[in-house]
Amino acid sequence: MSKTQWAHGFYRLTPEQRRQILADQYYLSSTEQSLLAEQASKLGNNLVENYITDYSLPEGVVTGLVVNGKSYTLPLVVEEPSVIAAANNGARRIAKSGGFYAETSSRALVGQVVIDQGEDPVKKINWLKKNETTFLEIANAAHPSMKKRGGGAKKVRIRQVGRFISIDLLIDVCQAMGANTVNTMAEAVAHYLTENGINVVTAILSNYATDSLQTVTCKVAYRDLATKQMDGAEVARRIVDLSELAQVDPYRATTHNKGIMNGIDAAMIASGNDWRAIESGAHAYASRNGQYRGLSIWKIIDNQLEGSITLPMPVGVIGGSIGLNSLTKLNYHLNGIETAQELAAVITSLGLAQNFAAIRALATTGIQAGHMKLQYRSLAISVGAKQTEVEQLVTKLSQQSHVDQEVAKRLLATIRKESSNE
Ligand SMILES: CC(C)(COP(=O)([O-])OP(=O)([O-])OC[C@H]1O[C@@H](n2cnc3c(N)ncnc32)[C@H](O)[C@@H]1OP(=O)([O-])[O-])[C@@H](O)C(=O)NCCC(=O)NCCSC(=O)C[C@@](C)(O)CC(=O)[O-]
Ligand SMILES: NC(=O)C1=CN([C@@H]2O[C@H](COP(=O)(O)OP(=O)(O)OC[C@H]3O[C@@H](n4cnc5c(N)ncnc54)[C@H](O)[C@@H]3O)[C@@H](O)[C@H]2O)C=CC1
Repeated sequence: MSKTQWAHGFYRLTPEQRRQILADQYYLSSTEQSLLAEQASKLGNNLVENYITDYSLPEGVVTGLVVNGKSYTLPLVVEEPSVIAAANNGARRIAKSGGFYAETSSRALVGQVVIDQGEDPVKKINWLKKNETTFLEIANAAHPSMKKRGGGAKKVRIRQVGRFISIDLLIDVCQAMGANTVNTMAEAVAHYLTENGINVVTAILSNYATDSLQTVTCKVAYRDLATKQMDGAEVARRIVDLSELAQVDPYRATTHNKGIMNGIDAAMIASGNDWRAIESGAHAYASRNGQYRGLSIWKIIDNQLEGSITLPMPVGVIGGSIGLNSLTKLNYHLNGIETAQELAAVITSLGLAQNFAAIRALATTGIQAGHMKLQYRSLAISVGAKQTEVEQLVTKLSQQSHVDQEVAKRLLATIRKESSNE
């Protein structure tokens, strides 16, 4: 069989058959074959296409994340060492000053139906405006259950963009992530427009969720900022410098925002939400004034550090894989979150906690001091340390002034030599 022949119709096979073909084509060892089979789940094959196995990621928790006076234990799924430690660090310090305050936000998704403006855009816009109620009726008829539970398509916004006109359907998707609901509604309106002779370019949800903005603020007392070497006021000043830098330099802003998304993505995965949707919305929002900027702002007000963040947070507690994955369900038991609004408030707060921990580290010891210590386990495993050797190697690495792969290999060899001499 040629390299491409076996791939034809691959999706029609069972996961067992797919694994067998891959094993044959790529000469997988028996250990590799067992790994693929052992990690496989029934659910996976129902969620994605060409399924062969489940790829697992570590899950940890942030404890004592205080939002609007309530303390949360929030599961996080992430592969990077130090992210969960930093989240806990940030949450713990900010909790001492009262925690996060999350505003109650309105929530609507945007379903875009984009048409060609044609030769007479003014006439077309007038016609669209006259038909707004019809569009809402068509959208709601396409997914009636949403209106029944108090949501549904609520408003139409018409925008001229280049040679196109976007008919934005503002849709309240209640407790869901809502992408499929919105797409169903948008396509129904598109169908109606096509039947009326209008050239529809596309009908799809927009991930630029500016109608689902979540704002969170917090205060941190100087005493909770101080390190052994630096007093709290100095740490606060340095954090403000970093915040201002992220407003003027896109190179720094991108990393600043990566620090925020470290926590947000991890919480999104653990809560079964679509992290690509939140990622794309967050970065688009960071560029809203024509320049990419940091999503959070830190200021000194009345001898305290004050932080704030606003970003699109159209998360849901229903829909997608949320109800299907039993670990996701368990995570909702742990976080105790029942509504999409609460989830948006808590995840945004986590983003600010994560950002705070990272920039406090940058303002004081630098990132490597805390971050690298927590990378030592991964480093030990990457140079071949066995489970019984990891702890010993981590201890030795912590005593070094400089650590890299070569150092780790050398120390591992020393450990092995010492144990063979015993
Ligand atoms: C790493 C720490 C937390 C050490 O921080 P530390 O000051 O050595 O920690 P500590 O011993 O003083 O402990 C303070 C609290 O941190 C938490 N904590 C402390 N250690 C752990 C741990 N092992 N596991 C879980 N939680 C931990 C824990 O809550 C603890 O409180 P306690 O429980 O003792 O009352 C700190 O240096 C830190 O927050 N650094 C930031 C690390 C970070 O942001 N990593 C992400 C990767 S870097 C990146 O991706 C983006 C970035 C950073 O470049 C973004 C940017 O530039 O803005
Ligand atoms: N651009 C994007 O972001 C896109 C994302 N997606 C994917 O779409 C999925 C999410 O779509 P959804 O429409 O949320 O999922 P979904 O298709 O499962 O819809 C949610 C369902 O839950 C029902 N429901 C029951 N109780 C509800 C309540 N209290 N509030 C709201 N709905 C309730 C709704 O009627 C609806 O049928 C995710 O898997 C996402 O990755 C799909 C296309 C594009």
